[in-house]
Amino acid sequence: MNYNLNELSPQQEKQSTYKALKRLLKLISAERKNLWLALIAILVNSGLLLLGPLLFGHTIDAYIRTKQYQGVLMSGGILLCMYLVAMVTGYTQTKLMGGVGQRMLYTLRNAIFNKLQELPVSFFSQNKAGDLISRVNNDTDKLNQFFSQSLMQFIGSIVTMIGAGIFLLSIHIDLGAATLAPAVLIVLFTTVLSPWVKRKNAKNLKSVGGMSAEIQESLNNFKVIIAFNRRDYFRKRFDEANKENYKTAIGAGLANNIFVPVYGLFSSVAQLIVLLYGIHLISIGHFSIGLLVSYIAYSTNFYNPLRQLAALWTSFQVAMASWDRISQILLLETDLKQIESKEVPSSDALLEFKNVHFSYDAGKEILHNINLKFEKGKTYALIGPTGGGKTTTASLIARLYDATSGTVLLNGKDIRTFSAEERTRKIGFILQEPFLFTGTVKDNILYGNSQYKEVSDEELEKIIEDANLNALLAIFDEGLNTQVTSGSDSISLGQKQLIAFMRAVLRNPDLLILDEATANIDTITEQLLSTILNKLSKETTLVIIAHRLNTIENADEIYFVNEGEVQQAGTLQHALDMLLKGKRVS
Ligand SMILES: Nc1ncnc2c1ncn2[C@@H]1O[C@H](COP(=O)(O)OP(=O)(O)OP(=O)(O)O)[C@@H](O)[C@H]1O
Repeated sequence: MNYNLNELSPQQEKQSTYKALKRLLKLISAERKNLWLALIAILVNSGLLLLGPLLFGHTIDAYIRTKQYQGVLMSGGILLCMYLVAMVTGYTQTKLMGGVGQRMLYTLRNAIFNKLQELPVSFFSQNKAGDLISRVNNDTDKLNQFFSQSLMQFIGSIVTMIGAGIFLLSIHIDLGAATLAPAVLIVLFTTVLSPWVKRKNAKNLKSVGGMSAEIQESLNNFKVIIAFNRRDYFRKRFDEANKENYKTAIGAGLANNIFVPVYGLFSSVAQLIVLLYGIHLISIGHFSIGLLVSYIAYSTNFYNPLRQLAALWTSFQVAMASWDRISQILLLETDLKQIESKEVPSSDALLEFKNVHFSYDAGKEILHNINLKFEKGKTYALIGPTGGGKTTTASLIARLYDATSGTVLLNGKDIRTFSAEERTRKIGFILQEPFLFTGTVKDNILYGNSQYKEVSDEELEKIIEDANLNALLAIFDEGLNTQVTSGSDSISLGQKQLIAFMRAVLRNPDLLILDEATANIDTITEQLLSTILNKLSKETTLVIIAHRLNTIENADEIYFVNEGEVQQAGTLQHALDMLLKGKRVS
């Protein structure tokens, strides 16, 4: 399946827009009450601001022209109260929406992170971590900015405009129509330009992701960069990514800023129309001065929010482009779903491959028609030249990927019918490159182990002793409490492999895969590991992938994996012959 977020098919993209809006509404459904309150506050606020000019015009015509100064004072008092209430409602909506935005940011980041936890290995091999980080941090924040700072202003501006438009038309229909004519042109202009503006912003957000991916890659590989003196190379790559970001930011800025001056120009034209047409109407006695003052205020009430809308519209386009990038992740589904148990030819083996073919991401076929059986309690070795397909075979056993065709059976059932919990309880995997999390040795060896989650240090030490792992623990200066950090240099690669080994053995799986798990461990410790493995339950099946043949001396069966074929190698000597020839021998 294509999981590359930057190369989704048009169908995947299209599907996302429809579902994305539905999901956005679902995401904020818990905020319904706050959204309603904020909406009421903004409606009151806009309503009060709309009533102001009417009262103003009335004061001029009814009190100022007739010199009734008490009436002027009363109107002034009312206006002051109205502006005070408008200030309170304005503040209330800002406060409410600030909270909504922050909670949405929190929910959204959790939702993306949880989705990332569900996605299969292929997703992570097709996307760069830096770009994903940018989506979790930067894109969600852009959406938050729109929600907390712009959404209600956006609604408020529209409400004020509609109200002002109604007043303009009801006071004088012809003058109203002439005043509103430039707005129609603005709507047309906005409709035509918006998709282009959104595209420019999407490009810019993508380049932010690209730059973040570049930083992440060079930080992860800084040792290689220094060792090979490739600082210039990475400097150049970063410079290119930065330049791309600069160019797209200029492009997005240009697109985003186009609305403000154009809206401004149309607003000024409208004011001019009001003034000229209004003076003409006064001169022929169809309009009063007070009414013209109100009228100018209403046209300002119409066009000022429209000017604001220009900036808000930009913020909306950025938010929509961000939301597209976020929902691309949220809409992805794992292709490694648990399927309904269906009738399959049962197998007496613990694990069996039946006519299994496999290719990564619809590329070249890596495994061709593999048939093999792993019995309970036996030890199997997979050997073969580099790139022959050993890790791929092991990955299919652990269901890191699904077979392209054919079936992998676990306990006689299709492996896809097991839940992830059941499967990982039954199958342990020590990877070629063990990964440790920041914490103590104890945290790391209990990672994903629900059985011993609550045990005390003393109890755990006893469990470790019973599993014959205490000699391994003794290698760490502070035992269980030795601190490790992810990707750290504070412990050696071999020590990392030992932690991964203890982690896997303590889970007591039915089948344990060791993929070059002792490649960085000295011979003495390796013998110790071999003893520990021999003492494992007689029920445990071992699958050992190794380049060093001494580690597989005790294997019950040896498979030779090369060019996507898995063949029984028979004796160790025969396996050695196969390795030396590089191809299978008959
Ligand atoms: N994630 C991947 N995407 C695409 N191709 C892959 C991926 N992982 C491995 N391959 C390809 O699959 C083939 C088999 O690789 P695999 O890692 O299974 O070999 P291996 O026998 O375990 O090698 P080694 O002994 O070096 O670990 C290789 O040609 C490799 O390039």
